[in-house]
Parts: sequence; structure tokens; C-alpha cells
Amino acid sequence: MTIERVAIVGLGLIGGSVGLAVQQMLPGMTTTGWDADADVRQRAAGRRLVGEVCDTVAEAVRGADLVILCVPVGAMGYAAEAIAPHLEPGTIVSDVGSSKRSVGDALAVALPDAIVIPAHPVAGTENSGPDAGFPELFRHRWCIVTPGKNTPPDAVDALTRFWEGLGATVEIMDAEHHDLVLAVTSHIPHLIAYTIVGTASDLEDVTRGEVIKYSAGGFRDFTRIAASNPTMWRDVFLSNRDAVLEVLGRFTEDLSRLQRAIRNGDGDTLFDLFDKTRTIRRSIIEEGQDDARPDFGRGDH
Ligand SMILES: NC(=O)c1ccc[n+]([C@@H]2O[C@H](COP(=O)([O-])OP(=O)(O)OC[C@H]3O[C@@H](n4cnc5c(N)ncnc54)[C@H](O)[C@@H]3O)[C@@H](O)[C@H]2O)c1
Ligand SMILES: O=C(O)C(=O)C[C@]1(C(=O)O)C=C[C@@H](O)C=C1
Repeated sequence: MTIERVAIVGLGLIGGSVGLAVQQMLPGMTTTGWDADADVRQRAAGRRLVGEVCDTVAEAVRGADLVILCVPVGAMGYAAEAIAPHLEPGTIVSDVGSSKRSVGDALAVALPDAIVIPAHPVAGTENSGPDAGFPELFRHRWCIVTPGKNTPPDAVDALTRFWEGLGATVEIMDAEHHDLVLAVTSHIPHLIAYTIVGTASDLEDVTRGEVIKYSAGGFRDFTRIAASNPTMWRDVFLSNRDAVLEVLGRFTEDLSRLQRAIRNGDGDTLFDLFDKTRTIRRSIIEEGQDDARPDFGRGDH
């Protein structure tokens, strides 16, 4: 199975980055694209995010071997319904959504005749929109692919080669496992960042601007994450509800334990945890796995 024509639906950070990366790294492929927002289409054409920005979704996906849906998770089902009547038989339809089980279900319902292979490039920034994308985004990053049990292996191979061509390392995973892992490594950290920045902002009345003025190091890092796209993250939490609630339950129990230790002056509990987490961080760096990038610290980046 060979992919020669790629259609991208949704031309924001991730769709735009895919378009730029394909044009730069897989120049034999043609790229078309469409976005529901006319201003985004205009800007995408100006930045040449894809070879051709089309006026309709039908034009964009006509004749495509691979369609990638790069819209917020909550819009995946609508985007899939919009492309369904215009696909050739045997077209691979994939996506880049940050949660996988609910997206996979929505795509399977809307696209019974397509080869649906959900995927998630674990790469991004706090920025969004058609000006945010760049072609190197996926280099030395993981792309997790979550095919169903009956997905044709040659289609999975073709999608794997596609993401490898953009510089990513592909990992095949069950969708439910993906959602639990990403709840721990991405979704809950974002929730914590949104919470602490919100709490600090509420405390501004008490501290009269000092929280922002003296914010350095730790808090500044939280504000970058908390500047992430509100639509995207609203949809992530609603779509990955079960896994997020499960991990959040564990997290709040652990937080309560620390709260109790502070109240009781129990320094040993605090020290033991901080010592353990420091060891974890050091072992990550020693393995050359800083930033969770495959091959990070060992290759050309
Ligand atoms: N931002 C990240 O860090 C990141 C990383 C990996 C995966 N993702 C996933 O990628 C997807 C896109 O995120 P993004 O950061 O590129 O968002 P973005 O806001 O930059 O772009 C999304 C685009 O989709 C368009 N859109 C919305 N509904 C549409 C529809 N029904 N049909 C066509 N276009 C539609 C919007 O107009 C917008 O231009 C999300 O599912 C997100 O979970 C994001
Ligand atoms: O680096 C960032 O800004 C990100 O938040 C990227 C990040 C992540 O949590 O790692 C965010 C959401 C995605 O689905 C994948 C990647």
C-alpha cells in the first residue's frame, strides 16, 4: 500500500505542521488541505501549509490515499461525517487526537467503509492556529498508533512509514492503554498547570500583583502549559473522562497524604518522596531520555 496523496482536515498547529513536514521530508507526496474556518484557510494558503488549500472538504479529500483529521477531539466525529461521502474505497483515515478510544469509536461509526487507524503524535506546543506549525515538530518524537484488531496490516505499515518519514518513532498500542498512559503523562499535568495558574491568579487580590511579578522558574513553566488551547483541552478532558478521573483519584489521594505530612510536621514522608522523585528524574537523564524523545541525547536534533 503506497501513500501518494495526503489530505489534511484542520490546518492549525498540528495539521499545518504535518503539511509543512510532508512537503519538506516526503516531497514525492501531494498535499491538500481544508479547514472549517475561512480565515484559517486563507492564512494556510499564505503560509503554504499544504500544496493546495481547497475551498471545500470534498475537493480536499478527493482521490486521497490518506486523510488525516487534525481538528479538536470533540470535532472528530463531525469532520469524519463531512468527509465520508467523498472518499474512495480503501482510503486510510487517521487523526492526531490527544485521546484515542472515543475518537476511534466516533470515526468507526462515521466511516464504516474506510480503513480507520487512529494515531497520536506526542508532540506539540502551547500555541495553536495556522501560524503555529513548523515542519520539525515530529522529529525525535513518538507517534502512538492504535489500530483495531481487524485493521489490514499493510495499511498500518503504510501509516507507520508515513510518520517515520516525518521523523517520528511509531509505537503501536491499544487505545485504552494509550488513554491511561497519556492521562498520567500529559492530561493530568495540564490540569495541574491550569489549576495552579488559576489559583495564583485568584490570589492576586491578596498578593497585589506579586505572584506574576516574582514568578520565575517553576511557576513560569506552569504558565506556558496553562496557555495551551482551551478548546483542545476542554475536549481532551471530556473525551478521556474515565482515565483522567481514575488518575486524578490517585493524585488527590497522594496530595492529601502530603497535606497531612505538612500539617503533622512529618518531614520524613516529605523527604522520602522528594528523594524518590529526584532519583526518577536523574535516571531519565542518565538514560539519555530527557524530554521523552526517542533517541534524544543520542542523535542529531
Ligand atoms: N496542540 C498540541 O500540543 C497537540 C499535540 C498532539 C495532538 N494534538 C491534537 O491535535 C488536534 C488539533 O490540535 P491543534 O493544536 O492543531 O489545534 P488548532 O486549534 O491549532 O487547530 C485545529 C483546527 O481545526 C479546525 N476545525 C475545527 N473543527 C473543524 C471541523 N469540523 N472541520 C474542519 N476543521 C475544523 C479549526 O478551525 C482549527 O484551525 C487535536 O485533536 C489535539 O488534541 C494537539
Ligand atoms: O509541549 C507541550 O506544550 C505539550 O503540551 C505537548 C503535549 C504533551 O502533553 O506532551 C500536549 C498534548 C499532546 O496531545 C501531545 C503533546
